[in-house]
Amino acid sequence: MSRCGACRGWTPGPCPAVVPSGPVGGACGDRRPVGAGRPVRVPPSSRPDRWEVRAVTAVPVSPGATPGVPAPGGPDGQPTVLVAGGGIAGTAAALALADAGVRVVLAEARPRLGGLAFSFRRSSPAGDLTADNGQHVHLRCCTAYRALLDRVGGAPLAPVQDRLDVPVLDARDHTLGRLRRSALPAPLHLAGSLARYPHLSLAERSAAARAALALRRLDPADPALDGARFGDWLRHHGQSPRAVEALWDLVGTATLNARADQVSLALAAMVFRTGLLGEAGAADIGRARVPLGELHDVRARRALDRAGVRTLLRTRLRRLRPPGAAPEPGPPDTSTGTSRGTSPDRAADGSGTGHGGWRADLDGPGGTPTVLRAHAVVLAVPPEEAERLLPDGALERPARLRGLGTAPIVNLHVVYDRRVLRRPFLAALGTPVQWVFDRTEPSGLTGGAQYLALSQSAAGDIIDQPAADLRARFLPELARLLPAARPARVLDFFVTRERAATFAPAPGTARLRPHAISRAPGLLLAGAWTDTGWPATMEGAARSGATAAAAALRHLGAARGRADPPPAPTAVDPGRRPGHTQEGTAV
Ligand SMILES: Cc1cc2nc3c(=O)[nH]c(=O)nc-3n(C[C@H](O)[C@H](O)[C@H](O)COP(=O)(O)OP(=O)(O)OC[C@H]3O[C@@H](n4cnc5c(N)ncnc54)[C@H](O)[C@@H]3O)c2cc1C
Repeated sequence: MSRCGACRGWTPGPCPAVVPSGPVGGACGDRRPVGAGRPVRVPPSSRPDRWEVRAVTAVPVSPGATPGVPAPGGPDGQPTVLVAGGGIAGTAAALALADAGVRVVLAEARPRLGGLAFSFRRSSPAGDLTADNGQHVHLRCCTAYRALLDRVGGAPLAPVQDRLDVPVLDARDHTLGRLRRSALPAPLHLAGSLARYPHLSLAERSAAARAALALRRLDPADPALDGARFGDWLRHHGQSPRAVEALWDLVGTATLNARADQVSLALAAMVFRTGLLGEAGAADIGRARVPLGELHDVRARRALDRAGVRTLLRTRLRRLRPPGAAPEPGPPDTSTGTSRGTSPDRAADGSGTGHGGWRADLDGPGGTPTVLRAHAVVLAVPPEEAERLLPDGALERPARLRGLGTAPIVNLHVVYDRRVLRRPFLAALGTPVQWVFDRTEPSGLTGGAQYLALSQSAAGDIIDQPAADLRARFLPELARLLPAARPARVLDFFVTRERAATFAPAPGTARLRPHAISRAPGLLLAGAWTDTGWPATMEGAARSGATAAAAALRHLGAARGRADPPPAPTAVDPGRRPGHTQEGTAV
């Protein structure tokens, strides 16, 4: 791992946010913030902000409602929560807390919000374009993520298709199949499509239907399932290698970021049950018509500002000390919710956090150190960073976080001089190409060129391949898949790599994922890697943020001796599930 000198993010190799002029290279500092100086397309139907997590807003912690709650160092008695990490999880947590009337400081190490979901500008021979680090899709069942989009005013910019419809093209014989749902209720909604699916024999189709029904009966929260491999289960249920490739891995690799043989049966059951076998419309696909940065940086920032969140970019949480830790000399205050590092920590402040609250040492722009004090802290950083920051005893076995591992995603970006794909996206068989997305509109490219992004999940085999090798391998494959690409000229080709795109969804993962509530009172964890029951997705991140916020609010409420702590936001809080590690009970 090395640290990018420009964006200060940790990367395993060249920073994935690099804007290369040839093969991957360049510097993050070349990037202009997405949205700057660029007209934003907002449909006239754009809805006002709406935040579905209403239960959170019911917590009466705003000043005036319950006077007398001191904020460590705060002038007006309003409780302060520090959220560290401005990815989707941190953004969701910060907004939920601010909407509940809590003073929130959001510290993000990079110069932008959005975490793993970000965009960058590129000067391409086809013209200036905005690229995402990787194609991100979501499903209609991603309710917490949709709620977040809604909250930042971005839902109309990431519409969901009316009905699930995935074209599946076999590069070997150009047979086109469709995975699409009918108007029938689940599980019949997919029956017609499966019956006509040309990539499987009749026997394979009926075996797949039987396996789907069996999968529907599994309980993803059963700990025994987490120890089993999805691939073994599929074989045991009569699935041929071809059925695994053309059906189960086609969906599973893209959503879980691993092939069936590397996947926990519990996570696979969760994905297939929730997405494909539960509600009929659950798997309808949503895609952003704008760059990711427009949603998760520009609009998120605007919503945070309006909600009163103090967002500190280029500000890294260096160290966290729990209430009651021995005082130390320190740098001067920041202006919100802070106290001098040199002042003695005081007990009995009435906040329930005791001893003056949490002390956070922050490195601001240019490395300027500041100290911030908070009643509660939401750690919404990647797991290895959380492990580094966690105070002793906050998790029973913090080293377990390392066991989560990582799984890479690679995106290959190709700009053709003409239109070579008529569909918005397709999934491919019989070729190393996995999913192809038309990115022309979101990129802002005009003039007849077409920009395609090849999204390659479970990309361990290509993550280290030089861009030139990937070009030599994948462009002929794309031409094999799309006849219209054969005579077309390639104007630009570049690669984005995310080595730690997700945690590895391997068997045994569930017990490694900590609950939002740590053992340290007032310290909450958020991130797609926490125990949400979901794989590492934007939905998992948004859920984790809402869950951590609700827990922080309960902590603040309980600290004030409230008899009836507010309910968790049931719409997004999966709550405690049997068989999953429950790390603390402090709140
Ligand atoms: C290429 C790619 C494609 C993907 N495709 C999809 C998809 O199609 N659908 C989907 O649902 N999901 C997809 N994902 C996964 C999804 O992007 C992530 O699960 C989600 O964005 C994780 O959000 P997060 O907030 O949990 O973590 P992160 O995005 O990792 O955010 C953590 C933040 O913490 C900051 N930070 C770290 N240390 C500190 C510190 N000490 N102090 C302050 N800040 C700190 C980081 O800079 C970062 O901004 C994809 C991911 C990648 C990489």
